[in-house]
Amino acid sequence: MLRAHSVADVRRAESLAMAQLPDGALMQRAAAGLAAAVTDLLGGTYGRRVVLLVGAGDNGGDALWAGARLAGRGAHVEALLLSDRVHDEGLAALRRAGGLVREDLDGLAAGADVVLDGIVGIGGRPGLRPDAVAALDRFPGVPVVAVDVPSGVDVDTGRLDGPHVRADLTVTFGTHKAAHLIDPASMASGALHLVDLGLDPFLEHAAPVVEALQPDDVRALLPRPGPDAQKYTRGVVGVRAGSGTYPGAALLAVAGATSGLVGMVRYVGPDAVADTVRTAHPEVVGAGRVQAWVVGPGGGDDGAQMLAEARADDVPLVVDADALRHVDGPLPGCVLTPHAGELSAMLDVERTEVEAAPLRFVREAAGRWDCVVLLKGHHTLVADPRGRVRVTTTGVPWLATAGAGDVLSGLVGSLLAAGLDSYDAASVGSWLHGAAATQASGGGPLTAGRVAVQIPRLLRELLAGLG
Ligand SMILES: NC(=O)C1=CN([C@@H]2O[C@H](COP(=O)(O)OP(=O)(O)OC[C@H]3O[C@@H](n4cnc5c(N)ncnc54)[C@H](OP(=O)(O)O)[C@@H]3O)[C@@H](O)[C@H]2O)[C@@H](O)CC1
Ligand SMILES: Nc1ncnc2c1ncn2[C@@H]1O[C@H](COP(=O)(O)OP(=O)(O)O)[C@@H](O)[C@H]1O
Ligand SMILES: [K+]
Repeated sequence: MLRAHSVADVRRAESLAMAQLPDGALMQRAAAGLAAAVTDLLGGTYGRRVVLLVGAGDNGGDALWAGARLAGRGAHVEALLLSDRVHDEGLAALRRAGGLVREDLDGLAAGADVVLDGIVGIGGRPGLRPDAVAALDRFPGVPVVAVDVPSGVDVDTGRLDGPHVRADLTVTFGTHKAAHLIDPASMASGALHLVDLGLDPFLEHAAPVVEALQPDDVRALLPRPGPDAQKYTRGVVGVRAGSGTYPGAALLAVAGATSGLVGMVRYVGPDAVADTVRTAHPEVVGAGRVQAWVVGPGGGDDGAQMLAEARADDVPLVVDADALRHVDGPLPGCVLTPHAGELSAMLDVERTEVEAAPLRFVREAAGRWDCVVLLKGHHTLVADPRGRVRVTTTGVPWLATAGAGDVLSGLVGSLLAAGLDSYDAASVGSWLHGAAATQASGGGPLTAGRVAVQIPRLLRELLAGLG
């Protein structure tokens, strides 16, 4: 499991670790890891032009010490100081290694192979000062490596408030921070590289702000049939989806549900849609007992009735699309799967507010409806009413395509029916959905149907220990 911790917990762990180490040891570990990551990015050091943007705190100190290491290996390093006071020892080390120090933009060379953002780290307030913005503007198209976090983002919430760095790579220290994973700041973080500082023992009891499933976690949680399995013991998922207007949503939700994770799939809906579903998926049967219902995709005006009928069975539900606006009270054990537009309507706030603070609103919704809420987006969030949050880091922007959400709801429903609890079903389903999309995309466009087809192939690789 990949975990992101709060700034307060990082600081606590840092001071416990420092109490057992010589002065400056953590910063040296950070700088060594940073210099190595920059060297990898540049494919070498000798003759490379490196610009350091250096703020007042230890984040600037990391950049200076890393710059000194790079200069020592033949890089041409120039530091722009963005404050009257910067890390003294780091500055002295850079000078000793032959690095150049500038106090204003005018003195700075025109080009660079990489810019290191050591403006602010976990001690920064959101936004950037004009001098930092001007310095960044000086290097259009040059790769930016953020030191610890892209400067200017809100580290604990992933919110943006004013200008901020857009990094190609973020080299972070000790543990991940929420801003690396949570939108919109995650989109400013670029690729992530974690440098181990030995903080793990001191973070053991700190509850993460968010966590992200990794392939081993998903593999361990996947339902698989035992030798005595029969179709009913593996779980039966029911799908109530589709309408005359949106028959395709039923097909896609059923396609997501028939990925092989349950023993049987039932479909209940208009006769004409049911015929189409059974033509495409002959293994799908009609009404009967289920262990979980998926309700809402393409339901149109039937959304309220679909939800009421599914609730009557007293089994866990995945409530999606047209059923979401009919949720009128707590739904313990269930999963709601809105995108930002649907969640904003449910909470009666603007869509832009949800997009600006998805962590806040997904938590609020999970508390309000006493169930798991899966908020779809670039990095989908899954929150439970206890305040736990998982973030999905699999997937590709090509997945933002009509019907992809229908496949997801069917898949999550099948995991619920197979016996996973609602938090695991939602987060594992979202992970698989994104990973299947990445595989199916292969760097190019996707359709929702191709994501569904990819899921059993992905499962096969996961179960074989690949990926
Ligand atoms: N934790 C660890 O284990 C380790 C942490 N390490 C490193 O330390 C970093 C944290 O360092 P830190 O605490 O010195 O704070 P930091 O982020 O440099 O910024 C604070 C300074 O910035 C200023 N400032 C604030 N907002 C601003 C803004 N918007 N725009 C401009 N300036 C702004 C503010 O000055 P002020 O404006 O208040 O005068 C203040 O002086 C951490 O991210 C990591 O890189 C590693 O070395 C080793 C292990
Ligand atoms: N920028 C993005 N990058 C990656 N995945 C995305 C992005 N935007 C949306 N998605 C994913 O695409 C899917 C779209 O689902 P949804 O909005 O419900 O579409 P539909 O209602 O047409 O089925 C979701 O799984 C969502 O997480
Ligand atoms: K930074």
